[in-house]
Amino acid sequence: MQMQIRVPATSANLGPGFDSLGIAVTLYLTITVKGRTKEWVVEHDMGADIPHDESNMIVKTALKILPTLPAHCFKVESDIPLARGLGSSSSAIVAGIEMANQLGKMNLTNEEKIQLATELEGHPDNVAPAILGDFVVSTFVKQKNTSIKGHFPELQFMAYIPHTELLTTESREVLPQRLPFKEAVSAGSIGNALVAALLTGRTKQAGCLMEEDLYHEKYRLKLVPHLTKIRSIGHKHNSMATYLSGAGPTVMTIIPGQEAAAFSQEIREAGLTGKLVALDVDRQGTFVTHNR
Ligand SMILES: Nc1ncnc2c1ncn2[C@@H]1O[C@H](COP(=O)(O)OP(=O)(O)O)[C@@H](O)[C@H]1O
Ligand SMILES: N[C@@H](CCOP(=O)(O)O)C(=O)O
Repeated sequence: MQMQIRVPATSANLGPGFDSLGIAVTLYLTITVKGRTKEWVVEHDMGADIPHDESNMIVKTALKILPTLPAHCFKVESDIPLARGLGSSSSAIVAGIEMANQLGKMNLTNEEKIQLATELEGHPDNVAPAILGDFVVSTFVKQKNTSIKGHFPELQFMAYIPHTELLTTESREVLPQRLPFKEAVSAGSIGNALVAALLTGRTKQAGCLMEEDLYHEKYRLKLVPHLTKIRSIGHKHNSMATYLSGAGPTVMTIIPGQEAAAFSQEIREAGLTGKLVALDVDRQGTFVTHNR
């Protein structure tokens, strides 16, 4: 019997929800567990930088959760690009936890999985929607996680995915150590109003608030200069909002489907050569199947 675990990509922050808000989107990492082996074997074609043995991030995560887990062979297939701000590391961590949970019959609850995944990833905004699906609002303070799932409005996304990688660690290094109290209060209030607007379907107000982040985007602009250009092209095409997906470099634009072609053409005309991918919100989160 083979087991498959499918984990969605995620887009974190949504502008002012730094380290707190995230959605699951329709790109996936799938692992197929083939059976017991002497040593861990990870089959994939994700490039030479991703290990095939027990030093692979998915195996390392599974062994942290369940150190007695015997070696297995499994295949990894993923259309989540690495180090682009679409939660590839979170999808690998979540897959590792779910593999340990299933093979070790641990019966972890979603709350336990999110707590463990957040401890490993350092922030909950990707791992929580990767596990639960849809839109998740989280906190992780003094090592304690709380994550609440809500319904994200039916909207279409256009992801601009640059050809170059940007590691989350690198993109966090440019952030300030402190924010003045008044600015922190303003930044938090924008995030709070955004959550209320999204959960009550006020998409126009939500869109404005998504572009008013005070926590991170302005500090990261030097690493992701295309954000400003894409945002202004979006405005010309009736976009609801454009924000930096996670730590970047991917930029997300929420735009009506009928505008997507003209928007994409103008991106090309502006000399931006990255990939443009239409995405929806994944409502399901991590999904396990057992095939005979
Ligand atoms: N499926 C995977 N298997 C092994 N390692 C992975 C996998 N996905 C991501 N990683 C590791 O995570 C790194 C990217 O993590 P990170 O900088 O947080 O970017 P992202 O925004 O994609 O999560 C990759 O360079 C790789 O080392
Ligand atoms: N809140 C984090 C989110 C990182 O997401 P990723 O998809 O880039 O890993 C941050 O902004 O640093």
